[in-house]
Amino acid sequence: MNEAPNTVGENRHHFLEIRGLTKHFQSGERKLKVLDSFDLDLAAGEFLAIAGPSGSGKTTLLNLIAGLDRPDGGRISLAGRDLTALNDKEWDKVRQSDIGFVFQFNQLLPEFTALENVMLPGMLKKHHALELKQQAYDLLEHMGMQDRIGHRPAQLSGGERQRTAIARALINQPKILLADEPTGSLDQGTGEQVFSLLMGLQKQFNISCLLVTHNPALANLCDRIHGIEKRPESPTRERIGVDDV
Ligand SMILES: Nc1ncnc2c1ncn2[C@@H]1O[C@H](COP(=O)(O)OP(=O)(O)OP(=O)(O)O)[C@@H](O)[C@H]1O
Repeated sequence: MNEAPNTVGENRHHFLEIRGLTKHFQSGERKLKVLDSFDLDLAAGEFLAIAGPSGSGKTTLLNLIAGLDRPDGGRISLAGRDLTALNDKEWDKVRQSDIGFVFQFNQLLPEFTALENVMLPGMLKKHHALELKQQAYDLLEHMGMQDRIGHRPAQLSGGERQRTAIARALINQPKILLADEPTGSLDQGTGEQVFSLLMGLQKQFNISCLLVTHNPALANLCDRIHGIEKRPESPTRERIGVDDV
């Protein structure tokens, strides 16, 4: 991987700029406003922790930034480009080349080896096969996984799976890494090891990173913490009483 790839557009803009982001979910008659006029700035190469209570919308936020879900209002721009204006096809391209995602439960494909799992996003982006294999190997080696490249996920420990998932998220040299509780399923020691590998790579490649975590100790190691509040639920007809409406 080349170092410091993120030098586009961040001089005038924040690297990631979110303005007035709004998202609600409808469930029967209930309307749950999860994000309401939410703003966030992230500088190039910055490691930002997103902290907030369960249900405050942290995963929803990452999904909106990754284009896995669409907002009801507001704007998300990455390196000066308005992502909310993209169509599905354009979103697929941005997701493939600019965004890496690490989930709490790694979501590795069980029938593929660690090496193949890491190579997969690069194959979708049509990298040269031999170069891709070497890059995947280098990343896994960096994560201390060189003796495990031929193992399938079921043959790996939880920490090894997460390290593989991080290598997979980085294979396309993304501009931004979105990590949703990447150590949440690991014991404390393994979680700290995985986190420090993640932070080392993030600094080395100067990737901007948004980390969702419930762990205050890990959040404190990030450059900055951005709190997200839980919105009060709007009353339902049942709770108010239908006669009162
Ligand atoms: N597809 C959906 N349909 C309806 N409600 C949803 C949907 N996705 C999320 N929600 C609701 O939106 C709220 C925010 O969910 P989200 O997963 O973003 O929270 P979170 O802050 O990541 O929580 P946690 O820390 O527990 O993972 C929750 O109350 C959740 O039930």
